Amino acid sequence: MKGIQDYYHDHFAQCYGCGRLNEHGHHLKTYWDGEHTITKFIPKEYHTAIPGFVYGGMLASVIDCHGTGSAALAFAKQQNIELCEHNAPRCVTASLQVKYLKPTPIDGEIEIKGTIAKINERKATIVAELYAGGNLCVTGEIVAVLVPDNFGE
Ligand SMILES: CCCCCCCCCCCCCC(=O)SCCNC(=O)CCNC(=O)[C@H](O)C(C)(C)COP(=O)(O)OP(=O)(O)OC[C@H]1O[C@@H](n2cnc3c(N)ncnc32)[C@H](O)[C@@H]1OP(=O)(O)O
Repeated sequence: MKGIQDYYHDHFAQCYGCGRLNEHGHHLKTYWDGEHTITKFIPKEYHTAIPGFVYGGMLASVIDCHGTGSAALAFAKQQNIELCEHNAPRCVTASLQVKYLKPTPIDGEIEIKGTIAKINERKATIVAELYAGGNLCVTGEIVAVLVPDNFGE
């Protein structure tokens, strides 16, 4: 399954969280599932907070890139962009809020579900729900802003 991250320009594909070209990163892939967006992630043992549970900063990182990926998908849809080669819209995080509802078990797949709560021409607000073993463990809200092709160059 391809994610929006497969369509980022090389310059935007170096991100530790989701860049396909970062050999040390998580290589997250975010895609549509109906009206929602999905990202899946299997934590490694070394992502431990206390034995058995995932480090909170790691979860924030996954929610962050799920948010920017979801925003890029939403802008592509808004602008009728047919994704091909490396033509995905470029978004950065302006704001990230995370609420840890319960400890997140480390021994299985994590699924993050995104809802596009608000979108205008330049800014999208994404609400994220992170599930482990079917239980809602963390929620997040990400404000992502579209940036020009030459951002950071
Ligand atoms: C170094 C970064 C590298 C990125 C690599 C990408 C990799 C690939 C992707 C993976 C990424 C992975 C994730 C990462 O790691 S991304 C890396 C972490 N993020 C950053 O470094 C971003 C740094 N900030 C900026 O560059 C600028 O401040 C941005 C571009 C965000 C906006 O500044 P700019 O002057 O250009 O725009 P504007 O001021 O006209 O604002 C525009 C709209 O946004 C609203 N707004 C602004 N700030 C906030 C805020 N804090 N909360 C809520 N809203 C905020 C503002 O009200 C306005 O709304 P509206 O009036 O339209 O309603």
